[in-house]
Amino acid sequence: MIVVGLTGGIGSGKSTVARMFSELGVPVYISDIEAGKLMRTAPEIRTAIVALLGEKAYTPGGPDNAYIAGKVFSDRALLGRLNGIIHPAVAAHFRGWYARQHAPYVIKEAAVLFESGGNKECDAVVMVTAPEETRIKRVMQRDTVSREDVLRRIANQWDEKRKEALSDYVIVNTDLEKTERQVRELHPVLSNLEASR
Ligand SMILES: CC(C)(COP(=O)(O)OP(=O)(O)OC[C@H]1O[C@@H](n2cnc3c(N)ncnc32)[C@H](O)[C@@H]1O)[C@@H](O)C(=O)NCCC(=O)NCCS
Ligand SMILES: Nc1ncnc2c1ncn2[C@@H]1O[C@H](COP(=O)(O)OP(=O)(O)OP(=O)(O)O)[C@@H](O)[C@H]1O
Repeated sequence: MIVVGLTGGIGSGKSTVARMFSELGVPVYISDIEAGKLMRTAPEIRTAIVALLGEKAYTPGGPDNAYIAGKVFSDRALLGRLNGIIHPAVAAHFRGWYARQHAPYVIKEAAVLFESGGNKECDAVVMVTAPEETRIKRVMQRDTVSREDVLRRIANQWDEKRKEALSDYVIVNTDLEKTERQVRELHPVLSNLEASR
């Protein structure tokens, strides 16, 4: 079964595009949701994060994402160490999920697919793009965060052009109808990848 990575910088519309594939019946794995679940439920992850970032990283209800984000997105080394705790756990969890799917292809959505090396476990990569200013405005509106907060995350992600060059397919997500059309066109291509290999 083919694994298609779905990536794109913050605010590009990965989740929006992932939903469109899901509506076509494609099994979709959303890495940041699963990462969040593992952070909440896996005791060894909690222990490692508390050792890295201190007791404040967790509240009684689970990880304090705002606190963690405040620490790691302004300290590249710290973010690298947090990634080192979370990304291998997500990769292992993905493999278990994958083994239970039955479809011509599955989608693995991950914001930092290339940055984490997750692309190496994909047969093809779809990249979602939108102009940087559009992405910044979308996230500021969606999360009511400052421009600086968004820029700090962008600074910790690879440049769009570098990711585009390494991707097999690019979906430009500015107009939702056009995005939907690109998804509908790509779906049969991805469904037939196995046969065409
Ligand atoms: C720092 C955390 C707690 C912030 O949580 P928050 O709810 O604010 O953000 P969320 O997880 O929904 O991510 C939103 C966006 O931030 C950006 N982002 C998240 N993690 C990273 C990262 N490691 N590097 C660069 N950008 C990132 C992405 O564009 C992502 O789509 C969380 O993002 C996290 O634990 N990140 C590290 C693990 C990771 O890489 N997760 C993402 C995929 S596995
Ligand atoms: N083509 C579009 N036109 C208008 N709004 C859009 C479009 N695509 C996405 N959005 C909106 O922009 C915001 C960001 O989109 P989405 O959450 O899909 O991006 P993402 O790449 O998954 O973001 P993140 O990296 O932060 O997880 C959402 O509020 C979404 O509804």
